[in-house]
Amino acid sequence: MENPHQQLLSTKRWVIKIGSALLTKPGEGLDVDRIRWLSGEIAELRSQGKEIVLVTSGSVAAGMQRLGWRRRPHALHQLQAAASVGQMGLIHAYATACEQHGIHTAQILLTHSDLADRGRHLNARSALHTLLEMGVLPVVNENDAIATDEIRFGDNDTLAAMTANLVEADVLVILTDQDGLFDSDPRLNPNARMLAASAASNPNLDDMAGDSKGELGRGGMATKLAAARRAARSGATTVILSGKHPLNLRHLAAGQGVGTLLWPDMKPIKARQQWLAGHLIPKGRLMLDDGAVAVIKQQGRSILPVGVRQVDGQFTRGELVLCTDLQGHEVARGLVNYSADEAVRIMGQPSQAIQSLLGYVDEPELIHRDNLVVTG
Ligand SMILES: Nc1ncnc2c1ncn2[C@@H]1O[C@H](COP(=O)(O)OP(=O)(O)O)[C@@H](O)[C@H]1O
Ligand SMILES: N[C@@H](CCC(=O)OP(=O)(O)O)C(=O)O
Repeated sequence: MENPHQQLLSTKRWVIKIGSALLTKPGEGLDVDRIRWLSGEIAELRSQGKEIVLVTSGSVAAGMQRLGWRRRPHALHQLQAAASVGQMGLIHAYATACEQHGIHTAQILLTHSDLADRGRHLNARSALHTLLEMGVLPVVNENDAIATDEIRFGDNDTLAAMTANLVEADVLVILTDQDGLFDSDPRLNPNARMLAASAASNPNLDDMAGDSKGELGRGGMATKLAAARRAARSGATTVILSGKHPLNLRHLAAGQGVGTLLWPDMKPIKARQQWLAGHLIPKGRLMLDDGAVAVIKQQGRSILPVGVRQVDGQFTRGELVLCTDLQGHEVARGLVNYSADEAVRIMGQPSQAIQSLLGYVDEPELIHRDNLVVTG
């Protein structure tokens, strides 16, 4: 691609994520000055006609400061308490800063289970769309006070990507404390070189992102890369950008080559399929033979019992399962028509045999193609 940053000139809807590493100073809580000028930059983008949804971290850090705690707690109940105290300060800082520019803000707190439930997922989506239509700036964070370990997004990169899917954003901007994605962690390697642009699915990026992270952030670059790939499913371009340089956002909007741009190079998947791929916690696993893997990947077919070699986990009809190939690599996810016990009894058998094996037939497919999404 000639100059991939130029494609941002014609984009309209941006989700901007502001990370903990940027908003918090070790031991000092929230960096309110930075919130003030970032809000000014958001106002500038809006005046250029962009629609913005903000995803912001910082509630735990702000709560620690208000409670006089010096170290980030590890216990979940203490994190929940700090987050709920701090969310007040966080939202207040944005509301005050945005009011200066005549912008109304709205707080949206989400948990993984909100997005996993199809009804609540659609409600969150329509609330966000309504706020955008009204010209209000939605300010999203995880609902840390009620999220348990099992259902946490954990890092706000994932939450931001899901928000980009939810509102069908054109662009996801991940603002952090580094200029972009480097070939190794620039904190550890002063000679690290920054990547200007790449296709999001480029497998070489995984080695670059590694697994090291900053002091205050949760995810490091690995979760930012995964977020870019998740955002790409709904066709969004992601830019990992430093939020330390005051003019970076407007330079980006002007098509200048700042940050690392990761463009979507996969076919966008339908909204319901995105929800299937991203928002449910799998309850079990079906191991498929090579023939079944080939027809679901190449022809978009349903999964029949005859192509299943092994069933793991406990699930009931309608729940989500992972489907793997014989080597154990994930190839798809979908909602099953039969429980785990039933699936064990019918696996490897032709669909005509279901009646004699179970005494009834719900459907001839174990997973119908409408409830299946190919992920690998
Ligand atoms: N390849 C890399 N390129 C850039 N930064 C990296 C890389 N690998 C690890 N990092 C680390 O990731 C940190 C940013 O992630 P994180 O601390 O989670 O920030 P945030 O709170 O903004 O999400 C950087 O400060 C840097 O130390
Ligand atoms: N919801 C948490 C943020 C989690 C977090 O730190 O995320 P990130 O900025 O991606 O490292 C908070 O507001 O403190």
